[in-house]
Amino acid sequence: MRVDIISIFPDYFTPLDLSLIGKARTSGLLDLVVHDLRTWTSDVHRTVDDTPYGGGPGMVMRPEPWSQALDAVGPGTLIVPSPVGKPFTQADAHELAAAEHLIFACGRYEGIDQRVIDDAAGRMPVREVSLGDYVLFGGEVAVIVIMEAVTRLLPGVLGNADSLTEESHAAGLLEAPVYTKPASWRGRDVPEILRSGDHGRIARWRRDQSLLRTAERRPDMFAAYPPAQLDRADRRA
Ligand SMILES: COC(=O)c1cc2cc(CO)sc2[nH]1
Repeated sequence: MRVDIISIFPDYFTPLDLSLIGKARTSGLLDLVVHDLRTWTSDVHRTVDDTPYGGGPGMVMRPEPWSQALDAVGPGTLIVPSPVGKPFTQADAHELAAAEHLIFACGRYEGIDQRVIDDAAGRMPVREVSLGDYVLFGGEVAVIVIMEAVTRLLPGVLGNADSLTEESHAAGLLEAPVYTKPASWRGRDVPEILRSGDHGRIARWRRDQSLLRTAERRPDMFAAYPPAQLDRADRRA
């Protein structure tokens, strides 16, 4: 997969040299290039922003550097993290993991001139995505989150692909609690069943915990869980 990230703070992305994403880059599974938007400015001050039409606080990112940057690195699937975007979900992560080429545009200030997004939409798929109902300084941190959600789904990136099937949100439910040694810790014991060796009962216990947790913490997810995927034993949980 090829990924281009365009930002006025390219150094924000040094974390993407680390751990499994870093390994994916060195192994060639992920071809990631981070670009400084100011590369595509032509004035001596390398200006990327200007005052907003219609007045109001702050500055807006000018269209010109962005259009030149997107012409240079595109076409691809353009992702613009934004407070006004569509909520990003695990399903979106799976869709993006299937793409050949992702381009991330990191907004700053009060955002990017809308015409950049409208113009790009005429040449490539564009997704404005939100990670949640809160405000950040810009899109960079959201891109790091999306990059993690997407690249961990790429074949070969995660050592144990089984983790992808059991994890929260993968099957539409929250996953069961996890435990490791010691069996007793500060007077708290690991649930006996997990040490029974009875894999059938362990699987049942985990499924029950997953259903209960989802019902308690995420009634929205629980309500959306397809009834056809609940078996008889589930209905007793
Ligand atoms: C100028 O601000 C941005 O470009 C910006 C991008 C994002 C993404 C957020 C979380 O969904 S909040 C936010 N602000």
